[in-house]
Amino acid sequence: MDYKEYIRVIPDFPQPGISFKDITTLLQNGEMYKNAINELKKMVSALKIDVIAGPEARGFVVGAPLAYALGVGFAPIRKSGKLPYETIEVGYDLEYGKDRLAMHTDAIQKGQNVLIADDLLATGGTISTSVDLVQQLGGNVVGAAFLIELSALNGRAKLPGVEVFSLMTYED
Ligand SMILES: O=P(O)(O)OC[C@H]1O[C@H](OP(=O)(O)OP(=O)(O)O)[C@H](O)[C@@H]1O
Ligand SMILES: Nc1ncnc2[nH]cnc12
Repeated sequence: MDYKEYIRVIPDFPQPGISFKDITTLLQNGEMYKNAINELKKMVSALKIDVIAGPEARGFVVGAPLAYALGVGFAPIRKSGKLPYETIEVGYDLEYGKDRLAMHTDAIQKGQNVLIADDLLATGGTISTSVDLVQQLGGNVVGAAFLIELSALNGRAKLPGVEVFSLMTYED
């Protein structure tokens, strides 16, 4: 299936030089959204997964349905100041900015196998920060799954030892 047909590419958003991969055009097609999640489910089928962790906001629209499809829990990774209970936080750089991510201290139980899921892997800043948070909580990161990987930004280099799964790859 050519999932790329359902991705809208917007040049120079949110700033000049960024080729933005808009997944909303995939999400609005129920059949293709379902196919994409089921395909990711197949890609990670060899892994033993106890829980999926996904960073807001777009990580939720991939991670939560994947968790539902696998019958495992979902642990939200949120931007600083959004989670109501006790948290741990880590700062990071994005392809277009800076931010801080947080998790509840009880979101992952020590020794749980965690798959991290997001819509897109660019520089890897978001996901390496997510890996850091999960590991700080005692989780064992068994893989990272994405709809899209921007290969030229080499986000994989920031994820040593983490098995990376992506449905689509773009050069830029
Ligand atoms: O690999 P990286 O360089 O870290 O970039 C990828 C991240 O950037 C986007 O999120 P963004 O922070 O824009 O937030 P959003 O999901 O709330 O739109 C995207 O959803 C990934 O999480
Ligand atoms: N090029 C891009 N398109 C969509 N989301 C992104 N997040 C980081 N880089 C991105």
